[in-house]
Amino acid sequence: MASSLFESFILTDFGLFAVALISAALLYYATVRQRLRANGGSSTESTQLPYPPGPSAYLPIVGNILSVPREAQWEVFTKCKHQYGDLVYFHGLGTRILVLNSMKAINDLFDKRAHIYSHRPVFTVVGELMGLGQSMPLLPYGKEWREHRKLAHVALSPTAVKKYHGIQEDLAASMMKDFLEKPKDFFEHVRLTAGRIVLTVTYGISVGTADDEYITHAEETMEIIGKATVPGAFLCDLLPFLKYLPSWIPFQQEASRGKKMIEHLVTMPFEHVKQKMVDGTAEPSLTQDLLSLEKEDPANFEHRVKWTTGAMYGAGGETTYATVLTFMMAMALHPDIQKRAQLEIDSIVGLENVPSVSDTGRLPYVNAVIKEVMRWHPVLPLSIARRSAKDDIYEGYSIPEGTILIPNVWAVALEPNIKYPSDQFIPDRFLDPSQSGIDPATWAFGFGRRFTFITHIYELLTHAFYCLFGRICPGKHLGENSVFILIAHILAFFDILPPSDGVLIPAFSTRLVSYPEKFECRIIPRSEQKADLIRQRASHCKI
Ligand code: HEM
Repeated sequence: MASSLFESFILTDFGLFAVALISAALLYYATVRQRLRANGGSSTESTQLPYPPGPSAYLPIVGNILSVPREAQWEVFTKCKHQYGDLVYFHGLGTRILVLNSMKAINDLFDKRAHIYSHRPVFTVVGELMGLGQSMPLLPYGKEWREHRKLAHVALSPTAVKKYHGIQEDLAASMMKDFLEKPKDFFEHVRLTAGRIVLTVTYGISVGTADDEYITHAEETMEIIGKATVPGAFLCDLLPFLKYLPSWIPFQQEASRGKKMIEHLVTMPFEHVKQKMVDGTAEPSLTQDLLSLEKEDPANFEHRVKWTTGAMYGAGGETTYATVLTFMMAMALHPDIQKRAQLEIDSIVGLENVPSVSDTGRLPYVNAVIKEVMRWHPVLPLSIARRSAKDDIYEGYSIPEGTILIPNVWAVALEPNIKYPSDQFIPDRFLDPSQSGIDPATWAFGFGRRFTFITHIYELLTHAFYCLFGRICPGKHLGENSVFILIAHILAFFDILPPSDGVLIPAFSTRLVSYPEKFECRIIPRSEQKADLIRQRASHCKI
């Protein structure tokens, strides 16, 4: 089982932990006294109700918070579902965490009560000390966040993303050529291509290899962010006053390194575009489009553009390549399913043709395979956590203000199913109308479409509205198109086979974005004609 907060604190930070514990005790009693005073000595309606169930709390101040695992949390939370149900509550050291283990609970809170549940948790280390709190994914729900969403919408609305189809198709063709020439390096090719799509769209920057500084720096930074945005990753997130500890303490050094990395990630490509604009040589890009707008407060606006584009750059690459690599692993394990998807492409797109983004609606089985990939191993198994803005009551339980809510989409994806066992890879489940409840389109890109009845009507009329008011992934359309075109190309041109000398055992990373650990597979062109078609198509790439 994954190491728990308890193990890691006791083993690595005992001194710090003891100081923290005493401080937490003082903090706890101060908070309780304050709350009782605020309520005139009695409790309010919501505080009279019980908190949702969860593992037993053996220690008075620490509660059960230390039983929250640090890695692969989704597996432990899903086991808790069997014991405690759809709501599982952890508390202690001033922190409250509520895990939502069903689609109903997630929709009831994140969609129907979006005005309460659209904030992000306060991450003292990654948000405040590393500076990521200025970026859209961590900004609190409010005016500044809405301004960032508006800017992102310029590039990412369903209409806007159509202009990137050509870039995505060129980069997919170029990835096919890389597969042909160096099939063993497929991991790097997929990483590079996902990064190239986002870099080109956001900054008009064209990179050639996976070793390029833009790609490697983004990946190293995302690794730090991925570790640090797991609730409870740092003791300092539970006890924010620890942020005042001296700079030689290990977590402070980690935070300082993270801050430099994040600043560099958002500044390096942004400054590149600005310089190119001065020289008159900038390639078309979102950054250039936004910087060309006239604004009353240029310095503030520039800062906002820098962090919005930086958020796209950071969030857009990893999720896309995680999905494509998961697909490749699934295909190596399921040759019959692969064959059926290939035959659909051959018969509808044609053996002599190269798939395009506009083929999406014509390939139902390929789409079912993609949905099954997203369900079989969700790349964001716990989506991205939220925070409650005020005290609330749900299903007879009290949810106090400031509770961190974790939507366990892993539990939703693996909901037991008699007709199509959920631990098996069966795309047909998505061609069966009776199974529509588990469609990843409803959870893989996040939540928050429905705000109130009125906004729901608006939302049907205008996509922009829900993009601005819901926290759902703004890159959904770009991401879906990238995933589709890369997967359709792989199916059209290659057979993915298990390694000839061993068994392929699926293993995935256990951080925020979860993707296959390095694995081996054989990537073989489906025919000599197909290989020629790739070379020919790749020679026409404009990027
Ligand atoms: C397969 C691809 C992708 C998946 C599965 C995915 C999934 C998600 C999820 C689950 C969230 C959290 C939403 C919530 O809190 O309800 C999110 C947020 C976000 N995504 Fe994506 N995403 C993908 C691609 C992209 C792309 C291509 C971009 C940008 C170019 C992007 C940019 C963002 C940003 C900026 C946020 C934060 C939004 C906010 O907090 O307001 N994503 N994504």
